[in-house]
Amino acid sequence: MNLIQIRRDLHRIPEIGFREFKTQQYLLEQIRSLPQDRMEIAEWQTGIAVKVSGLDANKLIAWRTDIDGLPIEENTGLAFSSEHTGYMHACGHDVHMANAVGLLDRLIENPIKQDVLLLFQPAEEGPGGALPFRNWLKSERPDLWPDEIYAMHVAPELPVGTVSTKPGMLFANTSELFIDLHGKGGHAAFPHFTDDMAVAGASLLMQLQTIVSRSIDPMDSAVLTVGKFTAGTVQNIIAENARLEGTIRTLNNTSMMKMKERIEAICKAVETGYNCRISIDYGASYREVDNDAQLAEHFLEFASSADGITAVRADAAMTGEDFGYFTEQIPGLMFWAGVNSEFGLHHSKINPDEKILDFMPGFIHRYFSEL
Ligand SMILES: CC(=O)N[C@@H](CCC[C@H](N)C(=O)O)C(=O)O
Repeated sequence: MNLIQIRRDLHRIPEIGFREFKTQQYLLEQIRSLPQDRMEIAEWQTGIAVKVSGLDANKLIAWRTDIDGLPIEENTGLAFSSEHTGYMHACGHDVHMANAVGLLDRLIENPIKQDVLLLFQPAEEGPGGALPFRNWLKSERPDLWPDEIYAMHVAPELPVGTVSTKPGMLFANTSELFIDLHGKGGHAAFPHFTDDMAVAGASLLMQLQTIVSRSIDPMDSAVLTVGKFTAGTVQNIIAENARLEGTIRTLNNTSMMKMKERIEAICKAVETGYNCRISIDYGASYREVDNDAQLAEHFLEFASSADGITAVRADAAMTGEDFGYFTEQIPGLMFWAGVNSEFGLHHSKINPDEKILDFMPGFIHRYFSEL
């Protein structure tokens, strides 16, 4: 199989959460092009579950890949750039998918002892596909409930050939954040007849930035990012509406609750101070990715002795991953895999090194062969 071609084909057609229709069709074509005798395919929404029977299985091992792209305009100048204006695989899920197809190909060609379940999961970037996919497996397909689950995430800042993970929490607790402000707008020349939601929103944005520095224990960690701020309609009308869209990241639930408490208190104060109405919606929240300690140690030991692989003990990161909903109920492990890109995750110029596809499926196949 030409995994680089598969990655490039997928890179051209990024689709956001639960709208991965072309992606699902493309993946199904690739999956169905392989010998089917040891394979069972199930579709779930825009996702796919593929079970490959092992030779003498006493457990079911799952490999999960995410399949969605992001709403960002690509700026790499690559010949195989996104054909979907305003959307891009800027988080490496194209690489993740090609890698998973490569793993499937190897499992079919060189069967291993255990049964393997490949999960092609929609909507990792939002609103979250892991939780409903997990719930579907549990209620509708308990025969596909795995004993262990694994996943990787590309790491632009690490060299190709490096894998990195840790026991316990790898990725943070997250909650999306959407705040709408509504107040009196009007003519640009008569601000004294208005309440100006552009000013109220800007003030709110700045005040939210005091939460981490003033309300969270400095020995703890948290992030509040507002990635999108919109207000008004045109340059000479004072805004009637404003909207802040962001995300909150913490290392524990107590800090998450504290952050939300402070957000609500600040919003109340802005309502009074700027004579407006504010509504808060926390959107989707993801559980932290909690790596099983034994699986993590075993993986790091295996990787340290694998040819061409450098194994590094990771620090926890404030990235979010709905893979945490799998590790909540199934012993699991996620690891970073180096792809050496000058531009990072969620950047319009990210360009993962495709060399990872030459060895990663084989590396995971060898690892799974030992389980
Ligand atoms: C790996 C990665 O980049 N994941 C995303 C997950 C986003 C979850 C949700 N939409 C949120 O923003 O809270 C990330 O931004 O870390």
